[in-house]
Amino acid sequence: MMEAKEGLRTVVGLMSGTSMDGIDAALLRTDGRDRVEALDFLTIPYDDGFRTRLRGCLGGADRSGPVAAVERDLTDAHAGAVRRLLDKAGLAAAAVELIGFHGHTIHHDPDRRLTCQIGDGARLAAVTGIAVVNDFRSADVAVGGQGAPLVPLFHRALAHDLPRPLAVLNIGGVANVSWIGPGSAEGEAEVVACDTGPGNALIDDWVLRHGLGRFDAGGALAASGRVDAVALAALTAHPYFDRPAPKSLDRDAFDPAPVAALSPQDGAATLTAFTAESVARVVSHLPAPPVRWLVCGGGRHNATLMAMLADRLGVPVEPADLVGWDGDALEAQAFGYLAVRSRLGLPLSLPATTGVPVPMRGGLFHPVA
Ligand SMILES: Nc1ncnc2c1ncn2[C@@H]1O[C@H](COP(=O)(O)OP(=O)(O)OP(=O)(O)O)[C@@H](O)[C@H]1O
Ligand SMILES: CC(=O)N[C@H]1[C@@H]2OC[C@@H](O2)[C@@H](O)[C@@H]1O[C@H](C)C(=O)O
Repeated sequence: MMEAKEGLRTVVGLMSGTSMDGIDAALLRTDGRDRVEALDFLTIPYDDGFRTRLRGCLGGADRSGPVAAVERDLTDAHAGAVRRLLDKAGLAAAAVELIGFHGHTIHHDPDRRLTCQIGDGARLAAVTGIAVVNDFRSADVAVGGQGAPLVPLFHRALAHDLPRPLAVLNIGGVANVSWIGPGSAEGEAEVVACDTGPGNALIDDWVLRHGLGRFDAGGALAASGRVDAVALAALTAHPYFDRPAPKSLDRDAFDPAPVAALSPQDGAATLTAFTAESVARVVSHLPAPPVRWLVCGGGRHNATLMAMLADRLGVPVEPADLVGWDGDALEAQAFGYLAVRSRLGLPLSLPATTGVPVPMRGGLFHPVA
């Protein structure tokens, strides 16, 4: 284990999110506590062929057979992303201490203590020549936690100078919120977190099914449609929204059947309202209403969604970039930060972020052989 001394470590964080759009790779310096310096970032999109293979892995937790081949190719694609990132930043691999490798979630069922991220940590360490931490969620679900979201402690580290209570909302394929309250006696702010519901995944699937691209660029399709109140009510009747936090979701937890008969425009409008409504529904599960919402993840580029959120939340809802964060890079940065915490033996999750009984460490270390 690394010595628990002060000092910044240069690390890479890698995320392959539920949108299956590609690999996010971030270079940062951090002490794994409250100091974070973002250095560089890039995204390597998956090609359609690989995206189809990855989609074919979703839902199962068996890593053998065709999944093993996808896992190997996914790992090598991550190694390529690290190479490209270091080339862009003009750094040699030897200058990087650690990679935090999230991998790709193919199955998440914390109630059955199951979560599965594919991505071969030992292989990534061997190919890049940099030590790797992966498997961030298993220890959490093994003790009855949700195993997600894990970014909240990173959000807290970034947010220490901002007014509270603050909500940081990530709208990826699934959406999740970190509520950051005022400081406690130990000087650490209270954090409450959960997945709020769908993010972009249902909208993406809808747009793709209608042959209108991979996502609703800018929210234009939704803006040209009308929200169907009956379909929206059916979608929001799901019991998930009444469950208290912490709670988490698998990508395909919601059945979009209520919108099936709608026009492409009205379906997009209704699914976009579903994401906004599910975020609004989380407020009653937070200790106090946030005074501001900072939004990260690809969903912040959807103007229709952002307007629907502002409408429902009644306080400023703004892209996280407005306070100097890179809203596309945060998740990848978070896994670099969590990799350092893993090596320092610091918790990755708390009872109020994932429902673990006590603050939990996690991650699996793969040294360079
Ligand atoms: N210009 C845009 N207009 C509308 N939506 C966009 C735009 N750019 C990206 N998105 C949405 O953002 C999604 C990608 O978001 P992001 O990269 O944050 O997701 P992720 O990291 O895969 O997900 P997760 O947070 O669930 O792990 C795209 O699939 C798309 O739906
Ligand atoms: C099981 C899993 O991979 N969950 C993801 C997913 O994507 C968004 C949301 O659902 C969040 O809970 C989590 O990712 C982020 C990075 C997290 O753990 O904080």
